[in-house]
Amino acid sequence: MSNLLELRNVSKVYQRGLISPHANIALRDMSLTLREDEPTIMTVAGESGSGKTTLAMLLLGFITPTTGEIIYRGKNIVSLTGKDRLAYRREVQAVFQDPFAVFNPFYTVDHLLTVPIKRFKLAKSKADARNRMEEALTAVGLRPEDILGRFPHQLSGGQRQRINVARALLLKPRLLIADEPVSMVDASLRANILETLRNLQRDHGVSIIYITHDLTTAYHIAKSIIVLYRGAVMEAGDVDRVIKSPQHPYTQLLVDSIPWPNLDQRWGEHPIIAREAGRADGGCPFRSRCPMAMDVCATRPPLFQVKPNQAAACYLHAEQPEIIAERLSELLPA
Ligand SMILES: Nc1ncnc2c1ncn2[C@@H]1O[C@H](COP(=O)(O)OP(=O)(O)OP(=O)(O)O)[C@@H](O)[C@H]1O
Repeated sequence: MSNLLELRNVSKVYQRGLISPHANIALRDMSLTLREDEPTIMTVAGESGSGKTTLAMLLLGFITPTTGEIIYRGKNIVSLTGKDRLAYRREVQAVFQDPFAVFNPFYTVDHLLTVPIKRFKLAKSKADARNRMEEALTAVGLRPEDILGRFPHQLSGGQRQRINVARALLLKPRLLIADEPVSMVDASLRANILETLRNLQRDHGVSIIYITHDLTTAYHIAKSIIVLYRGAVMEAGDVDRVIKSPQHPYTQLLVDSIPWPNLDQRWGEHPIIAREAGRADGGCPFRSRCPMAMDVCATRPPLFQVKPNQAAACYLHAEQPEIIAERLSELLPA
């Protein structure tokens, strides 16, 4: 079975200045494999400075490994030329943290989407280009008629980030590097973006490397996880296994910092209702009233945090406390 991507003992060392002998090892001896026939979502998690962005830059070919090899569909990306290099640049796309940075304020969204179509000669005509843009926007849950023709300042952060995903999707990528794609998006919109990424994997066969410092969102969408600390892999494996029973002390520390519902907490006379929240079998207790009701809410447990001051908040929708309060008042007897 062929591999889509393989990292073989990849290390990246940054030199600190020309004269200084000090070197900064940003990534150490990292190996991973993504199979071509099994599109998946793999998380790379770690705190600030652990080497996540360095990994993204390496995968995108912006920087080269100091040692080791990055093999994309059987070829070392460092030595790709001609057609192979063009195919790699088209098939490996990225969505970055800042949904604002890639937009030029003087151009409409159409421009952002037209550039890759022209660069990679994707469309046969203007009408074909328009169809492709509309298709990509629809695939990420946006209505083309609401989006096309607008300037960046007329869009929300969540819309911009989904347009970034649509731009990547236009190129029919096989691999998407998503570097902290929800960390600058409002909590209330995180679920939308994560759901969009999951649809990309499920419906469009795109493998995703989801880079984050946030284990909760990692648990939310990924199948497997690699935990990085100071450039080295601390633990790797199935996301359920790693988060539910972390073996390495550093992973345990990261897991312990997740705001987990306190199951012993009581809401007045009533046990905390969020206890079973988000379980695949039971579903989220707020789901029927949630304006953002989506599959993601019903599949993973740690979405709810319950605070001692009787405010309960859904992690993903934490910026909508009033909705949550309303839902809670319905669910809990007075
Ligand atoms: N161009 C560079 N030159 C020298 N050192 C660098 C360079 N880029 C990153 N580093 C160092 O490499 C290490 C890893 O950095 P990297 O940006 O990959 O971490 P990160 O996990 O993405 O952090 P963050 O979450 O804060 O973005 C850090 O110690 C950083 O200071």
